[in-house]
Amino acid sequence: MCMHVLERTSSAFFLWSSQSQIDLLFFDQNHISLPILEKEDRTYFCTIPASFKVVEEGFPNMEKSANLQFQRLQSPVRSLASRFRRVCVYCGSSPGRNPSYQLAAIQLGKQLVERNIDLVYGGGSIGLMGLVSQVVYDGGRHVLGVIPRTLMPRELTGETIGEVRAVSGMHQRKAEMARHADAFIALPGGYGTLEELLEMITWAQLGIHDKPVGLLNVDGYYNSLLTFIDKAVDEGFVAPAARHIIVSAPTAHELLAKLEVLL
Ligand SMILES: C/C(=C\CNc1ncnc2c1ncn2[C@@H]1O[C@H](COP(=O)(O)O)[C@@H](O)[C@H]1O)CO
Repeated sequence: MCMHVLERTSSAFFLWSSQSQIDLLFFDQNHISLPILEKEDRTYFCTIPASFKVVEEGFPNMEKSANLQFQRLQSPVRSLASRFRRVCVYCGSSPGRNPSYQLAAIQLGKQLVERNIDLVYGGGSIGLMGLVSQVVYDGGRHVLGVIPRTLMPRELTGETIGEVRAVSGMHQRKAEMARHADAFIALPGGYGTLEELLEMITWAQLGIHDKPVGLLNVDGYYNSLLTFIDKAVDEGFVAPAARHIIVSAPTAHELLAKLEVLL
């Protein structure tokens, strides 16, 4: 993944890679995306402001080509104080079709690292679960994967990085994940993610916990769920006060900022 900049236009960087290919990486007018992780034949990108300067570097050893030549990454990781010590992340065991879901998982991982927050999640390395846990682990934070014994075979969920806690079933897993977390965040996902999210909302409504519950509404993925909940309020099935249990935002940065200030 070694590269140096050939040319920059207003919205794109043209990169020369070690494989003698020209790559074009852009996100929008103000941001560039850079590759940070190669996994299962996919390259995952992280998006940073275009104002960060890219530095040129040679390729003395192609074997060790993983280090990225971006100044932003070479500087010490910025650290923000957080009131959360550990956050529980629920997310798809699949990566999803839209690359923005994968980017969001990576960005959430980076936000946790920047804020010195540890991670608890469902264990394994598949889908968005694998992405967020890898980024948090690589960032030097503690990662706790809680995984039912039946899902432990590596061919089912892949390898869990960090600390692995084996539990007897799905109910124990949810309870254990919740016990270790100071807040909950759901990324895009399927039935498993929805079930975990809704259970934490229900527990908050019943006063079983008073921990913040955040919804990372990437590219409006959860718009229809939020509309449905609004309908449930209108129809008298959800109390208006309970509507506010869910805190949603389109980016990890905005979501964590909102969750941090909740009382
Ligand atoms: C058994 C198979 C795949 C393994 N599936 C899961 N592995 C790890 N964690 C899972 C799995 N299924 C549900 N979870 C939990 O729910 C969330 C992901 O579910 P989703 O349906 O993909 O949204 C996640 O937060 C986990 O805690 C092969 O069939």
